[in-house]
Amino acid sequence: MSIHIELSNGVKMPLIGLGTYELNGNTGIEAVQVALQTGYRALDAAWLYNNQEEIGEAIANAVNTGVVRREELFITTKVSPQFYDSQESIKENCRYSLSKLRLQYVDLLLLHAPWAVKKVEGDTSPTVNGKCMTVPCDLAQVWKGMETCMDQGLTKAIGVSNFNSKQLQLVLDNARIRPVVNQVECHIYQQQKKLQSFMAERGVVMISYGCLGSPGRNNPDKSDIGLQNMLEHSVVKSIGERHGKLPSQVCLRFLIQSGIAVIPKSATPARIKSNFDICDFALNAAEMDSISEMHSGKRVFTFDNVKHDANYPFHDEF
Ligand SMILES: NC(=O)C1=CN([C@@H]2O[C@H](COP(=O)(O)OP(=O)(O)OC[C@H]3O[C@@H](n4cnc5c(N)ncnc54)[C@H](OP(=O)(O)O)[C@@H]3O)[C@@H](O)[C@H]2O)C=CC1
Ligand SMILES: O=C1CO[C@H](CO)[C@@H](O)[C@@H]1O
Repeated sequence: MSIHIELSNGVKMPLIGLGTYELNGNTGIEAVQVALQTGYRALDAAWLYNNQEEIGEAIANAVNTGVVRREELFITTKVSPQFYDSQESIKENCRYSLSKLRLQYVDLLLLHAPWAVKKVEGDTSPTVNGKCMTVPCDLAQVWKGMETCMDQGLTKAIGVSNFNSKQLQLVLDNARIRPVVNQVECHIYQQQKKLQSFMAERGVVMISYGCLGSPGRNNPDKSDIGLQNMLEHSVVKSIGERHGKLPSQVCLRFLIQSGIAVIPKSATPARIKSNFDICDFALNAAEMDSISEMHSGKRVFTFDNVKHDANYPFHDEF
């Protein structure tokens, strides 16, 4: 069973999707196929992940073998900050992703981040002395490129990712077509409650990335108490035991029950399946409250190499 949340444009988006960062090669094709066979209908892709060809192959296999029809799918991709220099460049980047995904349109197109990066052929993250080579950008202007992608039928909806409240407001104030989502880091240690209510007041839905705390990511902060492995947390474990569910399922359930969409990534079939199997139980109010208290405000994704840029989003509180 797949459950949905309605976006401000009336489109229904599945609350559970598969994250695809690092799902490359055959592992990627197989993971996406397992997900689609399991019942996932949403996939989160990006130009940056350099694996859209694999995702396209897996989608085509699933559609051609009758596992799913294209219209049932909700495919997201993201325009990378290297393509913010013109409306034409944004459209081209979107068209490139569509060709790799073997699709006529995506269901959701996001600006991957609120900063722009210098275009350097063959280098997805150009860096000098540890700093990302960012360039100034006017987000209201960049947004026009996204609207053009809508006008041309390349996507059914547009949104943003890693935007703080001010950046989102700037886009909303200047938008002809409103952003329907903001995809941000969100999990039981970084619950984003202020940003979520700011967004809810404006009809923008939150998609959580790193919803399991991105175990395995090499972030020095992770040894910190505020980012300890949430799948080992005693409270999460005991709630899981009460429901006959895994800690990972409790963490995901907490988010979807808070109206936040999740996109856990896994290359492991059993995990792909268990991450989807979170619709047959509910956390009670006391359980929701005790997880709410685990918020530490720490981030796994701090994008330190962008801190020097005027558009770095995380200097502000939310
Ligand atoms: N907009 C943005 O800037 C960003 C977007 N994203 C998106 O969000 C997605 C998810 O983020 P990600 O960083 O991958 O973090 P996640 O929190 O989804 O964690 C993924 C990791 O958790 C492991 N895992 C998955 N399920 C389980 C489970 N049930 N039990 C134990 N371990 C599990 C996976 O291992 P294994 O694969 O070995 O099973 C993988 O190592 C990305 O794939 C991408 O699509 C991510 C970062 C930034
Ligand atoms: O989407 C993403 C996946 O993770 C990367 C970092 O590890 C991020 O840079 C990027 O935004």
